[in-house]
Amino acid sequence: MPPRSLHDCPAPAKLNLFLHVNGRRDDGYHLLQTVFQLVDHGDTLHFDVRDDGQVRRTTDLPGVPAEHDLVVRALRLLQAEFARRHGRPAPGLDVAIDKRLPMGGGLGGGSSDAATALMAANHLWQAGLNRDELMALGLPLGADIPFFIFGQNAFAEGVGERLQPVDTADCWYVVIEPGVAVPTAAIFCARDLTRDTKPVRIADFSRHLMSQQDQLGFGKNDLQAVATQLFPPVAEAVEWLGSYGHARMTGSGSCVFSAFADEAGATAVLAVVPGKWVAWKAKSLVRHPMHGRLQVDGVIE
Ligand SMILES: C[C@](O)(CO)[C@H](O)COP(=O)(O)OP(=O)(O)OC[C@H]1O[C@@H](n2ccc(N)nc2=O)[C@H](O)[C@@H]1O
Ligand SMILES: Nc1ncnc2c1ncn2[C@@H]1O[C@H](COP(=O)(O)OP(=O)(O)OP(=O)(O)O)[C@@H](O)[C@H]1O
Repeated sequence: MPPRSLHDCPAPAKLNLFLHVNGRRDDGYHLLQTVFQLVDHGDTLHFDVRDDGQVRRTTDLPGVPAEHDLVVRALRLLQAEFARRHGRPAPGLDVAIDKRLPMGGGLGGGSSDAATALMAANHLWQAGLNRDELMALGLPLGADIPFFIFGQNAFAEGVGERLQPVDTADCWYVVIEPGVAVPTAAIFCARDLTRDTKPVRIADFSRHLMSQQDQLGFGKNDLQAVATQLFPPVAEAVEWLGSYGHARMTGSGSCVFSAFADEAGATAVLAVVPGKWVAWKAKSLVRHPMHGRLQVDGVIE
């Protein structure tokens, strides 16, 4: 018998170590190359099976009605797939979300919540999707969802759905939240966005990392110039953190981060971050913690 509850399930943040925009598809979506890095700071979700088939979010998330929540929408998609496969209605679920990640922060919070929910519900309901099927189910809801289900640091191409595992440095990060929510679509729509960065190869990133031991020395974030122009607090955070080493924006912003070889280096910089900003340190992860929890090995049970 599967369990009826899964509590304290992590939904970690991601950082984009670099993010290149290489072109635009006919449907307006942009072709990207990026390295996704998982870190040990994020939201926490709690799940309890319901027998009446309802999916309910039991915690409030200001500005996001339950019906719009990526978690609820992802679970509804999984319910439909369950019914198609098993010929009977899916069970329901109560979901509580302890939100720590800022919205519009470029940390993938909403996508990570949805990915954790899909992995948990697939297990609790015994829906029977494998990892690739779960990734495909999540993609239409958010470009980062497949990565979180993939569950290991990855070089991503396409709109973020073509993933290859990549080794990254074991290190610590300081992340600054500049206090603004950046709408992803507004950055991609900007007239000034450069969309023609020359494609790189995964080997170029790996070779750089081995020779320089420098997480942020490779590439750039093509969305950063537009985001800093539109949102001055992002520019200010890049400038401040940049005086301690490479500082870069993650995703479409607003958060800005820097890498440190050890915890002491991160702690020292964190201690002097101006009080007007929320800031934290986090350690690099090699795997998504839900994978260990569900004993996922290529296939999610
Ligand atoms: C930029 C990244 O943070 C990199 O990790 C993600 O690709 C963004 O993922 P996300 O926030 O889940 O964004 P989505 O909800 O998929 O897309 C929001 C909007 O951004 C634009 N968008 C997004 C991803 C992409 N590859 N090209 C785009 O042009 C589209 O206008 C889309 O309607
Ligand atoms: N569970 C959720 N948590 C956060 N945001 C959600 C959730 N469900 C829906 N959303 C919506 O998704 C938007 C993007 O939130 P998210 O936290 O994923 O931003 P982000 O970190 O900028 O993502 P990305 O790095 O993918 O650009 C929010 O502004 C909110 O309207």
